[in-house]
Amino acid sequence: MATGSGSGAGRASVRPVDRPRGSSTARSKSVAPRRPPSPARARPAADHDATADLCRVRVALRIRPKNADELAQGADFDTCVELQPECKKLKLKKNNWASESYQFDEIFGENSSQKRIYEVVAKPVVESVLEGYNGTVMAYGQTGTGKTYTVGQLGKEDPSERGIMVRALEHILSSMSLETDSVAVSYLQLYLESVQDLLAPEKTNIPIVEDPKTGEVSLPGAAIVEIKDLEHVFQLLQIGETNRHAANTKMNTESSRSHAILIIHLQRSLKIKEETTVSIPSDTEHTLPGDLPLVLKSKLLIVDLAGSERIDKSGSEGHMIEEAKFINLSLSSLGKCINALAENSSHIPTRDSKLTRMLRDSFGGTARTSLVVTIGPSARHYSETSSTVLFGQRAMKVVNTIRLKEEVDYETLYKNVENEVDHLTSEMERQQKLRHREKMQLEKRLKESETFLNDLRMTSSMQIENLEKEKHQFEYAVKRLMQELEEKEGRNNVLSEKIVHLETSLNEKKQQQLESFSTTQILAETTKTYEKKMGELLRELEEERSRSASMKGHFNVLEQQLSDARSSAQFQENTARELKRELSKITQTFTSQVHSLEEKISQLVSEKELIYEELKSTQAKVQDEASHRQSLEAEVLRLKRSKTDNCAEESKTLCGMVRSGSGLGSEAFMHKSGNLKETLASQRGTISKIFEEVGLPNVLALLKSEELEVQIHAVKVVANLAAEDINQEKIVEEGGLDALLSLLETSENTTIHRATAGAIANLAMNVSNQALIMNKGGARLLANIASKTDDPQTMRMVAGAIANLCGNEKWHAMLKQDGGIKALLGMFQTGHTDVIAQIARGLANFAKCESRVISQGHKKGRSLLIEDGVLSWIMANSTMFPPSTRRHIELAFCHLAQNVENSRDIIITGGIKELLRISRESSRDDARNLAKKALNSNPAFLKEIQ
Ligand SMILES: Nc1ncnc2c1ncn2[C@@H]1O[C@H](COP(=O)(O)OP(=O)(O)OP(=O)(O)O)[C@@H](O)[C@H]1O
Repeated sequence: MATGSGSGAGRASVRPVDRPRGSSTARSKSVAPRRPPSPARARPAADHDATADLCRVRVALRIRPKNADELAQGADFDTCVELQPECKKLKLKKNNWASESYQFDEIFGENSSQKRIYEVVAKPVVESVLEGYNGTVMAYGQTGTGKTYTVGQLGKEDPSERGIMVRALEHILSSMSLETDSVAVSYLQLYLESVQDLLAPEKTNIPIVEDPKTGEVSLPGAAIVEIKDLEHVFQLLQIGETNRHAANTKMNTESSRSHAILIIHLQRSLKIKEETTVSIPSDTEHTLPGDLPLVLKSKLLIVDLAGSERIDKSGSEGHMIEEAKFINLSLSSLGKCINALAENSSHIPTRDSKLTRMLRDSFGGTARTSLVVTIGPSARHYSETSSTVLFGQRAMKVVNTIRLKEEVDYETLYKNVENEVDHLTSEMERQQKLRHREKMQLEKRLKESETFLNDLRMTSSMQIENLEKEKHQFEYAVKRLMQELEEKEGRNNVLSEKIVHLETSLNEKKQQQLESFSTTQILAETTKTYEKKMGELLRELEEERSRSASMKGHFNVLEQQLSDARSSAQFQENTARELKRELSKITQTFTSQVHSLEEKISQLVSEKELIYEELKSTQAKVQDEASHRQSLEAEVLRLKRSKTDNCAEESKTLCGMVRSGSGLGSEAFMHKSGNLKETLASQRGTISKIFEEVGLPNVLALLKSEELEVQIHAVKVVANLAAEDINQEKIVEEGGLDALLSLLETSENTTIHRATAGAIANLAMNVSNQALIMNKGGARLLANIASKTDDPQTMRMVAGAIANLCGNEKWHAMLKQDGGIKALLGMFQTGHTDVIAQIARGLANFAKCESRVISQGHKKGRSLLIEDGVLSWIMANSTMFPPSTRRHIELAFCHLAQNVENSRDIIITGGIKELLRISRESSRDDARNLAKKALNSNPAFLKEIQ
């Protein structure tokens, strides 16, 4: 119920339908609803009455059929109403001579069906609500005249009985899609000026809230239940009905003592196609592109007012009087508001009651309102009937300004915008990545261009510089040629002068000839001479001229070349390339010279180191010899004292032998020093003599002596004897080898180990002895000693012995099997140079022999050394070898590389690199050649190098 200036009937036909003002979410008229407009809206604008109908409160009158009491009165029943439905008029008879006619929008007789009531009274409002307008359908009338019947009849069993509430909801449910739209209801009653929730009866005194801007009324405390289907509608209305407070009155046992208000909330989705300007809650207008989700929000109030009756007539008493007072108060308040609106009053007293506050929008507001006034036929209630009719008449004068209420569906909009933002963000990130990649590429290209430009600049400046130089050279040459030319020309001039002078002289002579005949002859000769000279000079002149011409030609050629050189970048480039090639050749030559010098230097250095090593070794041996001699002397002295006569005799001999053979050692097989060799040769000579005198069997017998000292000295003597080929045979024949091997196996003494191993090493130099040593398990015994001892000298002897055995391919397999190779490699741990030298020698021997038999086709397969890990050992330690040892290792490795069956292992262990190094850097020609041979002939190596 609008509070501002009211609307009179006179204005009803001209009052325009306003657009919404100040609505936070309202939108422009360009909104196109999805549904076609209803027939009412489609009426032509020129039809003013029709337009007015759209806005004016429509009022219909319904008369209730006679009830049981009235029917019971029969002929006595007196009516005060006469209907003229065809002209929509009601004649209200005060008495037999006074009556008044009232025009209504529709008149319904007692036989009017519920369906027709709905279609005429409520349906237009419901359709309007479906289009987004608010609407009100209300029943007003005296108690018992059929308000509840008209509005709230459920008619669950008999559909024809259904009232406006059920039919409206039925209509709404069939007109909208619950997938996109929603319908919800609140069901309230106003009882004793308190708003109560009929769906949640515990909620009472629900406040009525009015939007100060729009004037819209809401009850936020009320339950709003979303409707699913018609069954649900029945359930809810039934609940509401049960909860509705009803009190019996005398007049009507089922009289409603409260105003019932059903609020149907509708929300319908709309889409607009064009760009739309909307106002968002901040009151700022925004232009949103594309389809904007909109919702139509509307509500329909269906009001079943409590009966209007006079207290005295209703017979109310006590509490019921209170009820009646409140009912009358609210209804009279409604009447006052409607009066005020009808009379266009400046003040509409909507605040006088809660009913008028709740219906504020229904009368004089923005809702489309339809009122049905109900009357009874009885003349007894003339006064109430008249009052009801007048109420309806006044209500007909009230004009509402209906408003379409559309809102932006912020929930959907938010989701859409969020999706759009997501999409745009990912697109932006994609674009940024793309830009970044492009930028990187551009920067790279820019860098390349700059580098290219710089190179070009440098090349150009160099070319210009060269050109300048050449130009200067050409200019200088030209200058010189010009100078020469000038000089020649100068000389030509001199010659010309001379010719002139000679001609003059000739003429003079001719004159003189005339004068002196006697001199004619002379002159003739002189002339001839001069002519000859002149001819020569002329020739010379010609030659000079032609040279000068050729110089000029040459000059021209040079000038041409200069200009060609200036103009032809290609020429310069070619020249530059030529020069570069020349330079590269020179550099290569120089590099190879340097390389060869370096090689020579390295060779010299390694030779120097070799000599140094040998010197050191010799010095050590000399020292050893000295100490051996001392110990032998001590032994002899001791033997003298302790041995039997026979033994004493032998000891004497030995003592003499030792004395005369001072410096005996066990390493004769490896001496190289000249002096030492001489010493040893003299010692051996002495020993041979002693042999003859003492006899080898006696010496060998001492090897089995129980006395350790004796054993030690005896084994040392045998070791020295074994250094001589001639003795070796005898030693073996006399069982010396067996004795030595037995000592090796049984003795725990380090000195004995060392001397015995030395003796075996000496014996192992002989091929036939090698067979004996191997067959008697010598390799296994040597390997055993190697694993037990940590004495470098013992290891040196053992390694030397094994190295000698490595030199015979026949025993390779057994040597490996008996652990000889493993023992050899194991002794590397000692780190002692002499031991490592023996290991390297042994490996070189082994590999060399193996390579030879393989190349001869006597053997096939992978090297036995590889199985024991020699390749890995070489690769791991190659840089640690001293030069003298390295050459042996290089040879061993190169021999292994000759066998194609070893290729794979060599490649896997990184041997190609080592081969390349040896082929370039080795100090030995044979190693270098072997390395090159392997690299060039083995396809697997060639492939690896590529
Ligand atoms: N048009 C009609 N046809 C048949 N019966 C009717 C009609 N109108 C009313 N009645 C009956 O009249 C009685 C009173 O009706 P109803 O209760 O609807 O009146 P009311 O105006 O709502 O009364 P109250 O104001 O006291 O609630 C009910 O029994 C109802 O069925």
